[in-house]
Amino acid sequence: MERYLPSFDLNGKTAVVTGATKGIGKAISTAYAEAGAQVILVSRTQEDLDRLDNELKAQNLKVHTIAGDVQDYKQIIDKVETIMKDQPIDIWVNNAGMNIRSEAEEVSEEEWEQIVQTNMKSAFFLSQYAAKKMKGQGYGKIINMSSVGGHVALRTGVVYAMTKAALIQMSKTLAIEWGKYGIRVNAIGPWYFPTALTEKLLEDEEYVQDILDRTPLKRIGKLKEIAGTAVFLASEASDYMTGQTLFVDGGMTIYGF
Ligand SMILES: NC(=O)C1=CN([C@@H]2O[C@H](COP(=O)(O)OP(=O)(O)OC[C@H]3O[C@@H](n4cnc5c(N)ncnc54)[C@H](O)[C@@H]3O)[C@@H](O)[C@H]2O)C=CC1
Ligand SMILES: C[C@H](O)[C@@H]1OC(=O)[C@H](O)[C@@H]1O
Repeated sequence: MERYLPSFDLNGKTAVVTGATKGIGKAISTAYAEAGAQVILVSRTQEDLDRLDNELKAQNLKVHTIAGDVQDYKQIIDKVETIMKDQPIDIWVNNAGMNIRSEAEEVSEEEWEQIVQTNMKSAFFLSQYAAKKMKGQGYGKIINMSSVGGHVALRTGVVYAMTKAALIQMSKTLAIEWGKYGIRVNAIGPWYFPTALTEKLLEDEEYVQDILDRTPLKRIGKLKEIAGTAVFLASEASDYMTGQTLFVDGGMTIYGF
């Protein structure tokens, strides 16, 4: 009898996750390893990489680590090539991202460059590299970490919002270019999750109340809730989805009035 429950496991798959050792990236890379994938953790800090490497290996999970700044995406690519050589890369998650929250009039050129290079430029060129590998395999999953801020206007910085909107559009455009090679390109748009990026904001009771007032589910997200979406987009369960953005947002982006 035909089974209709698709596989959510990632056994035999290799996944690269950038920004993999903290917050959302740590949740995703850990969930991928728990789902059976060999994970390649990319982050800037060797200490953070070693800590997560030890945690995952203690559970007999399959891990490699790469220290590097995604702004120097060529270095990341060289290091991935050194580890992977001709082995397939099935899943690539452009998660690394940062924000400098300021009024538009205050934005300096240096701040612009840092946000744009980290959040957008790196994601494009790392996707370009991943696709070159995946084209030969006839299969691949590229997942870009956007934000609700790429879809609705937030008070948390225009440059950040521009980069997150760009990831949504990049996912759609790459999806139509690479679909014929079996490469699916999707994005995830989180609302607030408790991480280092949002820690200070979420300590402010008034700010949190503002968040909840705009969130039908009346709470911020739990990291396993975004990991679940990332596992879905990495697994065969989403094989007929491409160019989409899944907003994991407690209903925030649909909340009119
Ligand atoms: N936490 C939240 O509420 C939300 C987060 N996001 C997005 O989710 C992604 C992850 O964010 P969080 O886990 O919250 O942030 P986080 O700051 O807790 O972790 C980000 C990770 O990325 C790494 N990273 C930052 N810049 C890097 C660079 N240039 N090169 C290599 N690694 C770098 C950091 O070392 C860290 O491991 C980001 O793209 C962020 O924009 C989107 C919406 C909401
Ligand atoms: C929801 C946003 O992406 C969120 O807002 C912030 O201030 C942080 O920068 C997060 O990215």
